[in-house]
Amino acid sequence: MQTLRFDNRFVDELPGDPDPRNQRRQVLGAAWSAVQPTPVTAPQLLAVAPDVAAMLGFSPEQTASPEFAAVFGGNALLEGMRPWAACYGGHQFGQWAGQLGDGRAISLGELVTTAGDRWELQLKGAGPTPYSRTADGRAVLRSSIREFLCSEAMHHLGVPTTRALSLVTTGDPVVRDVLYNGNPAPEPGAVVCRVAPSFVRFGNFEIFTARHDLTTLAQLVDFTIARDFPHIDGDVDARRAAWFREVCERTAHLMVHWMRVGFVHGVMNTDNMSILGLTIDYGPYGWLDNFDPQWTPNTTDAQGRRYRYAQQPAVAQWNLMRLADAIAPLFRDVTPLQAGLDHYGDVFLVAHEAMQAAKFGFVRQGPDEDALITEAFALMERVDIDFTRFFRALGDAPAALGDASAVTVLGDVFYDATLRDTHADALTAWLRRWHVAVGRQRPDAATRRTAMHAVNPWFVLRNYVAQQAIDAATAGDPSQVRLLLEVLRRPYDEQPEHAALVARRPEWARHKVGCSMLSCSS
Ligand SMILES: Nc1ncnc2c1ncn2[C@@H]1O[C@H](COP(=O)(O)OP(=O)(O)OP(=O)(O)O)[C@@H](O)[C@H]1O
Ligand SMILES: [Mg+2]
Repeated sequence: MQTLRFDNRFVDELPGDPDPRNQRRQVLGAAWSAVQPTPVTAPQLLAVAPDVAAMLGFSPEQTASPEFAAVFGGNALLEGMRPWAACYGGHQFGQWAGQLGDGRAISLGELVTTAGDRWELQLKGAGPTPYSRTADGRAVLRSSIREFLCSEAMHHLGVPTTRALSLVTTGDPVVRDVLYNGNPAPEPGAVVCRVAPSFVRFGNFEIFTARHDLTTLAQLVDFTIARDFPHIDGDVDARRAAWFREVCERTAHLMVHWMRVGFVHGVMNTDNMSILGLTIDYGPYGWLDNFDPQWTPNTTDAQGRRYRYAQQPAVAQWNLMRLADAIAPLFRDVTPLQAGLDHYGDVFLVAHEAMQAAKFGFVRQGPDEDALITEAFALMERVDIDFTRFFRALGDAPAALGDASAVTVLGDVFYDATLRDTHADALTAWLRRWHVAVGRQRPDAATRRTAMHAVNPWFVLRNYVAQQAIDAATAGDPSQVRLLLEVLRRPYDEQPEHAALVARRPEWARHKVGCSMLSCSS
């Protein structure tokens, strides 16, 4: 693996923690602390994402080698790696939480590929750091499988995200109280290697402002612009303004993607908001099964439902306001910050409308199409209809409906037979109106089907499907994890041989832990 080149700009260009001890503490005046991963007993590669490996320059022989498992389990370093943990804070569930930081994530280095792209490699679960607070620095296998698979699933869905290179089991038990009910138990431990151009979060900026450390704040802002937004130019004020505007814009597009694929992040704290507009931190996330805009997968959020599906775009805006607050001291005049926030709203509204129209097969959207879309979502909610399967079924609707009913055309999308039967006529009436409207815009049914299937995924990583793969892997059989990794690479293609993986959530999974609700215990 000698051919890999590392160029660690984050630690080379930003102030680091002068204290070399790996002890939990407040770290002041520094963007990072040097820290080594803590070795594990028996690192074993459970899965690798072949396209990420290839993108980074690892050959299949290299990823299969014991050295690869050792490096990405935290037991060895490659030449040029210089591990660190980043300092950040954050607003959690609306409250300022002070210093958080990489408590179990350790970045190994910034790899520069032969193509000239820069990718930071970061282990999650690699042992304690100065930011670990009261926790152990580790991650359990179940949450690591979820992070590994979903990172790649999102990428292949076309959703901006951090990616995942590898999943290594450690051979060491990790104790967790899954239900937070006083029953801690040992579970297998694992380490995921995440990959992104940057792991900087809104909270990396907030922490310096909270500490009135405007010098380091300005350094981090200007570093981020120079390294990660190199196309932005102008004088320093113009650059900072354009940068904030772009962060707002990227975040708006991210929210539209989440809404499109039915993804619910579950913990949209400002420390989980990427400055690049990537999905970051796959914790208690979930995917809509039955369309319920009020749904949140996170048990910790069950009361307030702050992070429910429908609320995500508003929460992102609230988080952008916290970022604006954090960088405001660097602006003589805050007009550009307000303009950036307004831009978020404008971009979101336009892109969201276009996204919804595309999901329904419309090319243009007028009042008729608007009404049809609104009515469809209301019906889906009222009738307990599966979000993902509904849109695929609609895409598959025949060129001529004849006298087919909606129940026949939509097929296996219903969670409740009584609701289905009660609303059958309303659904059929809606379907006929939609069919006429869409036929006016796209007379060729085959073209419409292709266009709709390109935005409405066939496969999403439903919680209960991931949970079955987790149960098998925990029992020693990683084959389902590897199968999912294959299937999720073509989420818009129908893969009939894997139809079992796209079935709507079975009844047994409705209230099972890991299948419909998840705790933050990871
Ligand atoms: N087991 C742990 N040991 C040490 N620190 C932890 C642990 N779990 C969470 N933390 C820290 O608690 C904070 C909030 O946790 P959160 O669940 O958002 O993050 P995470 O899942 O660990 O990581 P990330 O955001 O990097 O994906 C983070 O600063 C994180 O580093
Ligand atoms: Mg986090």
